[in-house]
Amino acid sequence: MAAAPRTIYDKCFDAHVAHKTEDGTVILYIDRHLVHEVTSPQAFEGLRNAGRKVRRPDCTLATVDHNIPTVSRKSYKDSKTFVEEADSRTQVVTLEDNVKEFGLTFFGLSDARQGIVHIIGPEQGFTLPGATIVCGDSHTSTHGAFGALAFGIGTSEVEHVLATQTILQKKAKNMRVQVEGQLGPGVNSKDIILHVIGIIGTAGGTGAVIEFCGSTIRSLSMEARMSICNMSIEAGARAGIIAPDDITYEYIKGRPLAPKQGPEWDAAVAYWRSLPSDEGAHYDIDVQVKAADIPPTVTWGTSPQDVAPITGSVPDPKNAKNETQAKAWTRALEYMGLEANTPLDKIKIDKVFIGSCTNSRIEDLRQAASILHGKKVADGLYCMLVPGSGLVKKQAEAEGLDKIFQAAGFDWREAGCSMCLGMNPDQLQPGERCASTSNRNFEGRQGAGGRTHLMSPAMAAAAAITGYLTDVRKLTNGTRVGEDASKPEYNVQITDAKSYLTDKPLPPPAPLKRVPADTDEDAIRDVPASQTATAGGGMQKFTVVKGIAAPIDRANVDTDLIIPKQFLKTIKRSGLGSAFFWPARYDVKTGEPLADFVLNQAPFNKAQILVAWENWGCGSSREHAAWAMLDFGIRAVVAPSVADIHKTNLAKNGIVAAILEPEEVKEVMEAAKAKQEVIVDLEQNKVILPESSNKSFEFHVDSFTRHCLLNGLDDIDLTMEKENFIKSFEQERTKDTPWLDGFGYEATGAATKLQPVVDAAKSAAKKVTGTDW
Ligand SMILES: CC(C)[C@H](C(=O)O)[C@@H](O)C(=O)O
Ligand code: SF4
Repeated sequence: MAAAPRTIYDKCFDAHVAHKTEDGTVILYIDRHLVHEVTSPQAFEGLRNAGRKVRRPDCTLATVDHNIPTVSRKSYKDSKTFVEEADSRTQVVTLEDNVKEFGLTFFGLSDARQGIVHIIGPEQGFTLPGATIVCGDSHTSTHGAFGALAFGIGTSEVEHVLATQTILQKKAKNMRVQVEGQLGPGVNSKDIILHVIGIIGTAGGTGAVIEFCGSTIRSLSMEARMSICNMSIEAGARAGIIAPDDITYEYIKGRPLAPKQGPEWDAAVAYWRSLPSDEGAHYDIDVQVKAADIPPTVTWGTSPQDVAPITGSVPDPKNAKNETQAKAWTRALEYMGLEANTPLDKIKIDKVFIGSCTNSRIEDLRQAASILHGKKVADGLYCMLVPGSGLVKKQAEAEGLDKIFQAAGFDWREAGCSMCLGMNPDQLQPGERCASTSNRNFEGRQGAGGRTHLMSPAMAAAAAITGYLTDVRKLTNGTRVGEDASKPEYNVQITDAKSYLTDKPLPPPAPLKRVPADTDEDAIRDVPASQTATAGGGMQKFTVVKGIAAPIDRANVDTDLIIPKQFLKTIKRSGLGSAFFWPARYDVKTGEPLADFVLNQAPFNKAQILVAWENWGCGSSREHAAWAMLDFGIRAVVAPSVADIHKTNLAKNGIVAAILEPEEVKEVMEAAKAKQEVIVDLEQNKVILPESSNKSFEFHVDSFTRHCLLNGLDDIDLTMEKENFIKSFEQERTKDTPWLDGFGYEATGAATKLQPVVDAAKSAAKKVTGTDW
């Protein structure tokens, strides 16, 4: 019998199954692991406490991106003196120490290859078609643009991958978004993905991997495809994926970590060509979009689904489709300081941010520069350009783009996440409004009280010139972006990105020996004792919880709201209870508790259960959200849906996600509002309302997760019981896809010089002062 046709997701998934249990839980082998400073400290500490090593340092690449300042690095000596903010410095220095201790390849602050994780993976050829790629970061979906299965994970999963090079997974649904036809002038990949999210909503992809296909997608460059896959997480999807083709292979060829030219390259391409979905493959969800229907698009509200064509107006809650939406819109308008029905191009802005893992690649910079060339930014505006990596910056400078931006009045910065989430000093002030090329417009995302409008680099450049949200087509006479006939002088020398990729691959550095027990580790790391990392210490068992349930009468509660960025700088898992729901619980300016917020009121301040509407925990992969909930006392969430990564994070921390039908949630919500106790019983798989109707509603938790929750099991131990399967998978992998056995780098420049690995840890700690391996 012929094998059933499969999607590209099916093929990538099937090719990485190291072991499968009867209930469908799979030990999925991971080819590539990217690591950054925010979501890794607790994971490394977990390894250290358990005496575990990193299983595949050669498949792991680390960098610093979220916390780092984007000011000039001319005076950089080391991170301890360069990163001024104490908690940010701690995270950066902790990662520098961890990569030395565990022997990982690392691009630190003095390395031109440093940048946002999702920029540097593809840039180095670390990201490859058909590979499984993870990172403790939700925008790992970016790498799906190469036909890789790439998704974000929480810190417990980071620890699992570091220790076992695998992750526990269940098969997701297949979803297809097909875009056909030619894009109109002024419309590009950012408009495509914003438009798609507007159609399917931020929960539209929950539980699914979205394959983007169709003639429009095929015509796009790799940079443009990455912007689309990047934001599939904003559509709630587990991952986004685009079948590889000649555009993909051309992009990869010659990059340092790509398969070597010759037989290895040919074998790799032959394999990659087998990946695209088979004719007749089944999709659980199918969405068709016409390119001609996509306008230049902006967001007006506080969710990425709050999109509108730039020619449109701010919507009126009177026209909402139901009461929940009307409430959400009213709240969003209030937060954004906007009146219903205001034309979008009458909205005045204060700042422009061009950057982030969505739009900070060379093509994005060229796009913005083509609009800004010969123009000045509007009076009183602050505009910043933050390249995605040191190499993007170098290339842009070689092409003269920095001059165009600076002449226009832009601040030209160093690479990092910057004002995408403002973990560093690049932030909006309360009330400031920003035209931004980033991916999230959540409340407080770019700074407490800040207001974000998402758009493409071309649209952000247009907004910079006029000082208002602006239809870029008005500035380009209806021509395509970058092809404006009225500006023949725009003649940037396009250079080849690959000429900046000079460092040769080598095996990664050997780990330093562990610091002896009698050594004062904190002194070596220069980390305050209060900031010493803590590991999970095992998951709490969950059988039955009976208690007060707090009604959170909102949909789409994102993890930025559950715990905002300033609390992600910890290297601990504990003590985050007071940060839980911080922006809603406290006055942003005074820090005083807000009496009318439900969690500040008795008896809800002692709640053990939360009841919320759909898509609870969407957005970022921060496990800090689960840690904060647990520390507050929450053991269960009852909702119609919970975002995928957050759901896993909850389970890893002994918190049950009880998913019920919306009508059932309504009844639990009413009981919660009436301050009645609610029972969440995992043994019976039931939510029970004992005080009113004594009604019960059944929920389902997959059997493996349920088993771990009921017994409080450490899944790394469980996975390691199957190590023989992992080992034999690795042997097969080396035989079939030898190019996936990774490498580190031979650093060539003075700044990227490899530091000697010294045996005696005490002296090593003193001698090894450089940060880059
Ligand atoms: C810090 C990290 C957990 C987070 C993410 O997962 O997305 C961040 O990158 C973000 O964009 O909010
Ligand atoms: S979304 Fe923003 S903060 Fe998150 S990885 Fe991308 S650039 Fe960094």
